[in-house]
Order: sequence, then structure tokens, then C-alpha cells
Amino acid sequence: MPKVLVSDPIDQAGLDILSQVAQVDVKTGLSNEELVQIIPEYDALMIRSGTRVTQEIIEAGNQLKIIGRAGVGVDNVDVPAATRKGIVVVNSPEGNTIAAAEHALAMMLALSRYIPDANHSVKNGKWDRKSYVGAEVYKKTLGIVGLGKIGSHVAAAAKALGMKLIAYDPFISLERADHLGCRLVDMDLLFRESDYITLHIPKTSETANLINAEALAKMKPTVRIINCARGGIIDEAALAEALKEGRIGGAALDVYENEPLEADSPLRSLGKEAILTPHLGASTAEAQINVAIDVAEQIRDVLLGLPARSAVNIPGLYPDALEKLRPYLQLAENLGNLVGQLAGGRVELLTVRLQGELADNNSQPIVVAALKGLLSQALRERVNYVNASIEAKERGIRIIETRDGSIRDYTGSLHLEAKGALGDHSVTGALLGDGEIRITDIDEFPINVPPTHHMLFTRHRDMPGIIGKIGSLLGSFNVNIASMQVGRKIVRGDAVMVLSLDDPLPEGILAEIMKVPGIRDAYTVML
Ligand SMILES: NC(=O)C1=CN([C@@H]2O[C@H](COP(=O)(O)OP(=O)(O)OC[C@H]3O[C@@H](n4cnc5c(N)ncnc54)[C@H](O)[C@@H]3O)[C@@H](O)[C@H]2O)C=CC1
Ligand SMILES: O=C(O)C(=O)COP(=O)(O)O
Repeated sequence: MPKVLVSDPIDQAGLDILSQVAQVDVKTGLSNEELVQIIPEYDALMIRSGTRVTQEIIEAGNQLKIIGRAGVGVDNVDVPAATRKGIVVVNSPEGNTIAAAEHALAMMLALSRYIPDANHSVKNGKWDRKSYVGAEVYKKTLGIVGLGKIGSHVAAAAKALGMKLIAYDPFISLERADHLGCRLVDMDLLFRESDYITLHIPKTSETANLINAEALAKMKPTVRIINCARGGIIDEAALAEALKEGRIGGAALDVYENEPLEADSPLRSLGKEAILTPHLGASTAEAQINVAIDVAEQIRDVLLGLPARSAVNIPGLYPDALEKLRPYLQLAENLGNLVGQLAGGRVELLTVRLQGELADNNSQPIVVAALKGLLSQALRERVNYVNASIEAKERGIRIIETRDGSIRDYTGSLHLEAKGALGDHSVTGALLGDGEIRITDIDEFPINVPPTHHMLFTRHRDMPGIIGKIGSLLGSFNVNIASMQVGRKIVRGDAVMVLSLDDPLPEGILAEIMKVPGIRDAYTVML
């Protein structure tokens, strides 16, 4: 039974799903060293924001197939390291959207009315109404940085509160912003015009320190900033200083550069103009059930050999597309494997041509599948859909993708050409109506054979007796032939022979085949 390590608190609903297919160990609060020590025995790791999955942990995880982040942000996972090692990283892109958006809205209103401090003072026996005269959000300008899932939900609610909305997000369309009632502006203008600024962007190298001293200096002295996105997007020291000096109106933070927040952080000593929560954006019962189920299902599926629906490091493999392309991915993998062997390894150029109805599809998964096949001789099970592109890049394999929808011999077919140690070789394959795969062309010789585990290819002169000789030679080595096909362009010209074999070819037989008069070349291929 596979083993799953759950290293952060996860709702029982997720653990129940994992338990159907794996031994589940919940061990929270482990140090990096402890994780490095125990990770080799696990097939999957399930986390939230509390576990930092470092390169060291990933490298030690020799059994690891999947890292599941029960939430959105994967900035605590070294995704490039996982990709290189062929480990799928999945998250739950929508499971906690509402929770995070509602937390940001709660922070905005609480900040405007000093609710945490007012509450604290009443509980401490006071009745102070003078100190807590707040501000209304109605008709104020809310600047939303990041108009994705959470930002959009915040926008809809803020609209209902009567706020004016402006947004900065270089990756969304004017139409989308318009639809949300938001005016798209540049970042500078957002900083200058906003009465409230709320952040809903991922932490990346571009967004780190986005709100620094320089940005703070552009803002209104009354601006209130809400960060329920990620720590490190705001320069905490600069923010604390601006608040202390009254250069901005307030800040509500849920996330911090270092979590837990340091005991001596200058943020902790701020007054009623600052609200701090301990990364509670996703902490609702509903969100925790959603993300736990979403990610546990994906871990279960990957452990069962099925694809994950929200992998962050498998390009282009979205569930709908995947379902449609699945038979073609198998075809691409078989053909990649075949052409790689025919080209004799050390492939420097792979041309992938999508033909017929296949030409209408996203080529990226097909190319990845072809590369996986191509590299599988060298890398065996170490290559998968996650790392095939990186491995190919590291080996300097150039890729050319083309499409030709007009080739309609079969509904959809795929043509691969590889330039390798043995020169240029090409293969074409198609899917038949019943989903069966056929190799339909090798080095431009038409054939029609299903791929099988053991295959023998020859290049020879089309002449009487050659097929019989090969047949009896294989028989003398006790190799059973499942099917045989000859492809030729002209009678008594050059030809190819493809044999599907039930048994592996024994040592030495290729040399014997090469001695048969008329044979120019012979290759064995294992798919
Ligand atoms: N506090 C908490 O507990 C939670 C925090 N989060 C954080 O919220 C973030 C956003 O989550 P979603 O809305 O679900 O993600 P999303 O992917 O739907 O939206 C992110 C938006 O940011 C935009 N963006 C990316 N780089 C940008 C840049 N440099 N400047 C401006 N916009 C940029 C993208 O175009 C996208 O529209 C997550 O990455 C995560 O870090 C998410 C859930 C809970
Ligand atoms: O989903 C996210 O990005 C979050 O920040 C939620 O973090 P958490 O799972 O509550 O530790």
C-alpha cells in the first residue's frame, strides 16, 4: 500500500479519501531535518502553508510522486525542484476562494471601525466611544491588486457596499474588469487614488516587495492596506514605519514574510490602526473541507495512476482536454519511443506534426507525451509528464511543432521526425475508430501495424525469399512472430519490414539478420 505523509492540519474528509488507497500518517510540526529523514518512505506529501517543501526534502523523496497543497499558494513548495524530479504538484485553486475573499472584506470593515481594539477595550471594562470613530467604505475607492478568483469576489462584494473599484492586473482583459465594474489602471495610479488597497496576487519574484517604502510614499495618508495574499509582498519594516509616522491610515495583515510572525516584529507593537491575524484567510470549516477533498482526491488519483485535475507543473494538461487527448497521448508516447530508437538516441531535433482532426488540439500535451516516449529509453521510469520538457531541454533537444489539418488519411494522426545518432528517421501513427493505435508509416514507407512490446524493423531490398529467410532465422532462435508487414514504395525497390514479436530478440540475432542478402539495416525496438 502506498504511504501518504500529511504534515499540516487537514480536514478529516480529506484523510478519509486518502485512507481508501493508502496508509496515511499525520505528523505535523516537523522540522526540515525531520522531514528530510522520513520523506524517503512516502509516495505522497499533503501540506498547507505550514510546511516549507525545500529542494532538500524533494531530493530526499525518492518515492514521492505527488505533493498536494490543500490551498492555493504553492510558494512554499520548490516547484522547479519537484518538476525536475518528476513529482506532480497539485493545489486546490478554488476551494478557499470565498473564505479568503470574506476574510479580506472582514479585515477592511474591521479596520475602518477599529473593531478589534474596541472589542478589546470593552472586554477590559472600559466604555470608550471617542477613540473609535471610524470611516465608511461607501463611495470610497478600493484598489484591488490582482483581479483573479479572490480579487473578483472581493470586487463583487465591495461593489454591493457602494465602493468605487479600480484594479491593477496586467493579465486580465478590459472586458473582464468591466464586467466586474472595475476600472483597470496602472499600479502607480492605484497607489495614488485608493482609499483602500487590497492585495490578491500570488507571491512571485515580480510581486515580492511590491508595496515598499517608495510605493507607500505615493499613497494617500488615509489609505488602509489589506494583505490577505502573501507575506513578503509588503515590506513589513517600511509598512510599520509608515504607520507609526502616520503616513498611511491603517493596515490589516493576515500573512507575513516569516510565519509564525517573529515575536519582536515591529508590527506587533502597532496600535488600533493595524490588525493582525495569524494566516486565517482559508480557515473556515467550509474551505477546509473543500480543499481537503479536492487535494486528497487528486493524490488518490495520482497514486492510482490517473491524472490530476489541478497540477501546477504539468503544462496544458487540463482535465477536459486530457480526457479528449488521452488516446493520442498514448500514440505520441509510442511514436516518440519508436522514433527515438530508430534515430539511435542522442536526438538533437524532434519535429512533431499534428495531422487531421488532431491539428485542432492544444499541441503542448502531445509534445510532452512524445518527449516522454523519446526519453524513456534513456531515463526509464524517471521521465514522466512532469519533467519530460525539462529533461529534453537539458539535453539540448530542439522541438519544432507543425500542424496540417488537411491530411485526412485517418481522423487524427501524428507524424514525428527525429534527427539523432543514426540520422533522420520518421514515424507516423494514427488512431482507428475503435481507439486502436496503428503505426502507419516508417521512414515514409507505408505500413499498418499495432505497436507491440518487442518489434523488429528492417530496411531491405524488395526481393523474393527475404521474408522467408528472416522468418526461419527467428524460428531457429525460438522467437515467435505475432504479425509481419512489409512496406514499399516501388516493386523491387527499397522496403521496410516490421515484425511484432511475442518474445524479446536474443543476443546475436541482429548480426545474423544483417548477413541475410538484401538486408541493409535491422533494428530492434521495445515499446
Ligand atoms: N490568506 C490566505 O489564507 C489565502 C491566501 N491566498 C493567496 O491569494 C492569492 C490569490 O489567489 P487567487 O485569487 O485564488 O489566485 P488567482 O490566480 O485566481 O488570481 C491571481 C491574480 O493575480 C494576478 N497577478 C499575477 N501577477 C500579478 C502582478 N505582478 N501584478 C498584478 N496582478 C498579478 C493574476 O493575473 C491573477 O488574476 C494566492 O496566490 C495566495 O497566495 C489564497 C487563499 C487563501
Ligand atoms: O490557500 C492559500 O494560499 C493559503 O494561504 C491558505 O493557507 P493555509 O492552508 O490556511 O495554511
